[in-house]
Amino acid sequence: MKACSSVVIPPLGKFPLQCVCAAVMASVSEFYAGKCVLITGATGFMGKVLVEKLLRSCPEVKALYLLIRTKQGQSSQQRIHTMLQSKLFDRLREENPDFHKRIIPVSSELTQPGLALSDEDVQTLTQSVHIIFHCAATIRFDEPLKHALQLNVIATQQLLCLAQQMQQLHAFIHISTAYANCNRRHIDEVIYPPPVEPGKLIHSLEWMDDAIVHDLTPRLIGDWPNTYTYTKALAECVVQQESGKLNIGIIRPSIVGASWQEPFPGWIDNFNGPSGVFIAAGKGILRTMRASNDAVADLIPVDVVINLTLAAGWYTAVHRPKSAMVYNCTTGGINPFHWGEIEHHVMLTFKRNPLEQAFRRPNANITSNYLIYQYWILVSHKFPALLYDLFLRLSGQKPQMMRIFNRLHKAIGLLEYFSSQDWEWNSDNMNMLMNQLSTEDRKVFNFDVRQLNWPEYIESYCIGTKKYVLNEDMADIPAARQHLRKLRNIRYTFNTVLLVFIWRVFIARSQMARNIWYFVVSLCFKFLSYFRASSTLTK
Ligand SMILES: CCCCCCCCCCCCCCCCCCCC(=O)SCCNC(=O)CCNC(=O)[C@H](O)C(C)(C)COP(=O)(O)OP(=O)(O)OC[C@H]1O[C@@H](n2cnc3c(N)ncnc32)[C@H](O)[C@@H]1OP(=O)(O)O
Ligand SMILES: NC(=O)C1=CN([C@@H]2O[C@H](COP(=O)(O)OP(=O)(O)OC[C@H]3O[C@@H](n4cnc5c(N)ncnc54)[C@H](OP(=O)(O)O)[C@@H]3O)[C@@H](O)[C@H]2O)C=CC1
Repeated sequence: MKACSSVVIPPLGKFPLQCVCAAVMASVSEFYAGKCVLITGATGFMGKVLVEKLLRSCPEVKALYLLIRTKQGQSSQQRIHTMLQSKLFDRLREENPDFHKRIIPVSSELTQPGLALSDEDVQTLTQSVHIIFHCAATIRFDEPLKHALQLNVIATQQLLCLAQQMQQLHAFIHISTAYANCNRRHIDEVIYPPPVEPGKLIHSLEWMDDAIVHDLTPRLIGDWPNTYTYTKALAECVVQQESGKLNIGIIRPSIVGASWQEPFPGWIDNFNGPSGVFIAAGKGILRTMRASNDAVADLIPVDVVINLTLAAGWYTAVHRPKSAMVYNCTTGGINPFHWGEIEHHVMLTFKRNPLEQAFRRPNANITSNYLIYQYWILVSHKFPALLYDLFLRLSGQKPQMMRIFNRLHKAIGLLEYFSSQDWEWNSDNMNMLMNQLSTEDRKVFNFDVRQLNWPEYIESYCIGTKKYVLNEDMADIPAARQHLRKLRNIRYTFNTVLLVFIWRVFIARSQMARNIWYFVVSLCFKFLSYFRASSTLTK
């Protein structure tokens, strides 16, 4: 395989047969040896895990070109430097302290013409890149359509254009989402016809101002719940249209969660998808959410997605399928787990391992009933928020709880589409790929979700949010438990005071309530005097 990458490789589709055979024999990590890999979205959640795994499990990889934009005054070099300091890279740093030498940051703003690459960078990339992993995207559900289109579709188109010029390219792997076709109930591993011809939409939106696009968005996206899934569907179509002679693989992960095993269990670094929900529930802020207990929670650990992605890179380059191969990377059809079960295990974990400075004791329930949901929103979210804000006002502080709840309601409102329904994904290509791997590769690049123990995974996911998202120390758990006990006592006191108050108001206004009250009190007295008399007699 090394010989393959050291010779000048002819244009795509024209590999000498012996080279392909050598590649067929190679293991996944051998395949990546000597290869130059281009990655977009490397600073994102999945991109980071991809960079880490590639460098750790394929130590002979030649170079990783990471397309990174400048952000908040930091250059791409500075951003990479900061990223590599993070805990995610601890294991790699220990195993191979020089790993950073293989990383080459390339300044690139994907929404700009030509991806804002310098001529020099274009030349380097077109001459040296062997494999592309395109992870960058906007994953916000509320992204204005024009921006989502710009990044998720037009940037993909531009990257494909660049890929066409690459002289040594073996594979182009595009990261899509299992929900790109969420307007369907059963989703096969095929690229479905787009809701609209992407080129036409791009041209139409070009002349419209943002206000018109905003007004038209619901009509345009139709059955899709948001601009994210809609533009990801269009991106798949663009990948197919622009693939030319490229060898293409499309990975469609479902809801990507914390790592299962690698580089260590429970690694997660953001509030997206379920993570924010788990944290809000653990902090005692979120008490209810619209979700179906019996719907399959199609979570997939990030390390599983990345292992499959790397294996797909190998397979695509080696077998060069004639048309783009789609891999639905999901768990529901193989090892299903439901939102009701997730709720149970999340609550159990946060009761045993509480988060610090919780607002209330964690106690959240999911419901699919709209009226019950609205009732709990009022009683368990809005009412305590109002009370707390009143307390803040009275103590001279700025009220903030209602604002937090409004944001939370917006976020869970955007998620409920996904937590209230079931989808069925065919995952034959995932199984096929697993069968293509050697026994050793199946261990190193494990994506066999049949082995996933859900209760253990959810526990380590929740603990991961505590350790890596909130940066809380596990040693401080006793103090967090003490805080929960304090909250419980506050609640008991509050409930007692409230009950007495309500009762006082009630008996002040109703004769019947007063009669009941006197009857109960006299009954208590009678019982007490009987008890006293009988105890004196026995003496
Ligand atoms: C009841 C308990 C038991 C639980 C059982 C039931 C759980 C049900 C969970 C259902 C989850 C379903 C998830 C389905 C998702 C499937 C979609 C397909 C998968 C994909 O392909 S892509 C990944 C999905 N994408 C997302 O998840 C992005 C969604 N997020 C957004 O669109 C926006 O963030 C949102 C929600 C519109 C909010 O926007 P905004 O108000 O502008 O806030 P910011 O995002 O800018 O964040 C500002 C700031 O706040 C932090 N933040 C964000 N969310 C939270 C949170 N929940 N709690 C606390 N803090 C949060 C964020 O990190 C920012 O901080 P900075 O420091 O960076 O400013
Ligand atoms: N997370 C999930 O649950 C799922 C994700 N996916 C897909 O996986 C891929 C990665 O998702 P994830 O890692 O979660 O997303 P993140 O939001 O964590 O990362 C997005 C990445 O894209 C980069 N990016 C965004 N805009 C630009 C730009 N204009 N120019 C250059 N780079 C840019 C970001 O860079 P920067 O740091 O500069 O912002 C970041 O590196 C996406 O394609 C997504 O659709 C699919 C299914 C589920």
